[in-house]
Amino acid sequence: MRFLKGHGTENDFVILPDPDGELELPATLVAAICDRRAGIGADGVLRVTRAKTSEEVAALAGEAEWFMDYRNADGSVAEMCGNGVRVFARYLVDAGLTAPGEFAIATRGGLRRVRLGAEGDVTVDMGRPVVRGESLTTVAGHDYPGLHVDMGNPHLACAIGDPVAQLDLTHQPGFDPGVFPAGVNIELFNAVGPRRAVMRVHERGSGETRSCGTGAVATAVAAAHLAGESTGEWIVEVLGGRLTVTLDQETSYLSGPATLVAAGELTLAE
Ligand SMILES: N[C@@H](CCC[C@H](N)C(=O)O)C(=O)O
Repeated sequence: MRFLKGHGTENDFVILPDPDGELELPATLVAAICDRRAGIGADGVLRVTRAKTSEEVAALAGEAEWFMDYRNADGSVAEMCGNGVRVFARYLVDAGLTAPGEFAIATRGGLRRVRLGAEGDVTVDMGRPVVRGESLTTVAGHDYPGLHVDMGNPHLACAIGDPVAQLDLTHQPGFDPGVFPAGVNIELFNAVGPRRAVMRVHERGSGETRSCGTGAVATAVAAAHLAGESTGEWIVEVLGGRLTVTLDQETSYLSGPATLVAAGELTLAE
């Protein structure tokens, strides 16, 4: 099986080209591929398949040729991945499957329009973030309140007073399963200046990662909420680099680097 490896601000993915939708991808195989010692190692898998081959998104096939079938490192399925869709777009263009410019990609969270050149940053229209209320997370015995933001996938974005650099995110932070029955991605951030935040994230299905695109947008929404704003450009610094989030009344945009770093043949047995 052919694979590529790529990342967006060090949120890293194994890319599996499967244009005709022939690949069986059980959770155990995804987890084995993502294993950082016994596998290739990644925060998730991006299966690249034509939208018309997948019942889940066939209805979007008129508008998008390609479907990003995203899986977390533990093999679970997620609706959306903001860094993943940027890396996916970079792959489509580099592989000559799509021309640079603007085009749509089908995801379980709906259509996402991306914009990119032959090189340079990739921008994605992430849709309108939906604020669903407030909730709490618990990290190392400390409770932090935050905003429940729906980006197609669930987020709890918490502004905290303690420096995020000192947090221990090696364990699953506590959350309210009544609010998040399917689990949640948890962002903790420090607002460090006008429209600037430093964020760490514990992702559902992958643990702590060095970046999360949907999480960066959720963080910008929560930081804007605190500042009494709802539009504008926010810089979100993550362990793996820097993302730019633009909020407007109708939608949100995420911009940043997306890089392919390797390609090869996968011989991993389940
Ligand atoms: N890293 C991603 C989000 C991936 C999915 C997430 N772990 C979930 O289960 O919802 C991003 O860049 O948005």
